[in-house]
Amino acid sequence: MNVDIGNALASVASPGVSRESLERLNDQVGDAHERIEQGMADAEHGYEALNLPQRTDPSEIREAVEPVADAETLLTIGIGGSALGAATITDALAAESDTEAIYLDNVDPVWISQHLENRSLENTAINVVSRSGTTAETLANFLVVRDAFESADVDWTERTIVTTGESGPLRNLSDRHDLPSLRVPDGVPGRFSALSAVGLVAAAVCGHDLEALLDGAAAEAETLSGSLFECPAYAYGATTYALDQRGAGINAMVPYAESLETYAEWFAQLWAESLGKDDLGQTPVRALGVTDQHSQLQLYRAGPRDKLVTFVSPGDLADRPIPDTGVDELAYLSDATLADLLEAEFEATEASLAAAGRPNVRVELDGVDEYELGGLLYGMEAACVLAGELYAVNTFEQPAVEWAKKATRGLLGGGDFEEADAVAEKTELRIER
Ligand SMILES: O=P(O)(O)OC[C@H]1O[C@](O)(CO)[C@@H](O)[C@@H]1O
Repeated sequence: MNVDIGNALASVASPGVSRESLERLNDQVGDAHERIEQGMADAEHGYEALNLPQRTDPSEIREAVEPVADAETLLTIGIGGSALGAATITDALAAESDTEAIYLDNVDPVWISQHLENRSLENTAINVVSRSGTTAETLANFLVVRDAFESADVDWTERTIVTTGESGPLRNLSDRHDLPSLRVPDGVPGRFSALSAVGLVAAAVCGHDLEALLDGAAAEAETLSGSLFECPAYAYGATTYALDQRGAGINAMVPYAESLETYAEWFAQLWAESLGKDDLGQTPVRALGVTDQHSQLQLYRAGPRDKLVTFVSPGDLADRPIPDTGVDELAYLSDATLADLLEAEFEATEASLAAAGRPNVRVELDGVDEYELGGLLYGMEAACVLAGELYAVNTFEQPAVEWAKKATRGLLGGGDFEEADAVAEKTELRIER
């Protein structure tokens, strides 16, 4: 990925960061890079994620999915990093696959039932993914899906792949039924695991080029250096940090390709769960171009000066002409293609924010293919790790999510948790219809 931070400079935007400030910050970037390099060398928890291009074995993944390589539909059961990385990849590349990739990462019963009814389960594969193997949503959905297979007299053990940690309920299930299984790599938090089996099993079942994904990531890894002016990932991480320090506490991620909408959702977890600690962290907003020009752009251009907008320009897309209208007033459309219109809208919106002095950064891809996608995923992970070093937070843990999990278990009778007691003590001020 390439990054253009020109529209984030103080000469363009407010808040903005001066070139001099970036030069001063670059000393901290150099120190952070040394820390990151050491963490990678020592395979330390979290930093190990940046070793995945070398650690992940695509042939092992392809071998595991062989029994279900013919699947017409792939049901991935997981949540958070155990679903979003895989979904980012298969949604981005969906046009290249005949397999329908569905992600069951919520426990909305209506939605789950919709995905299970009127479907030929004989041609459906189950990809259940959980590092801990204890995540309530994933286990509940797996039990519901398994029951649907049994009710349809389809042998789920012939259609299921498990990706989990070394131990836990899912590992036990996999061992008990001798299911094809892969390990969630040690030291890699879920939101950083897209370039491991966690993200690549679904890609393999959908027939995507795992080597190209990993090659793109490896090429991005090669750019990591001690200077933000030589490393796109660090330029992005340092600029977002500097802008947050200057009041841009919100980062709207706006990819200009429908196929990258899920990527923005993946980015939101990566950024929020890694940096949202100690009352710090920049709020990611999932958005989409061109669509949100007709939805959120008004706020981005004329609302509070508390936002950075990150554009992802996809580069060349398979194009489609706009038919001639015969109407003079619309001739400008007929002389263009849809890609021309999308590109013009992106450039116009980018310039619109700059003209209003609103900071924005451009991330550029050379198309949306496996190689570019691998580079984008790796680049944003490296940007996040660098930002975490600059914030001096614990990038790789997420303790704040545990309270609600305990409250949930207590509410369902899964143990005595004071968190569940606190639910009953809610302060109410009800205004009823
Ligand atoms: O892979 P697991 O253990 O099911 O966890 C799923 C997700 O839940 C979280 O632990 C947060 O609750 C995320 O960090 C993780 O990606």
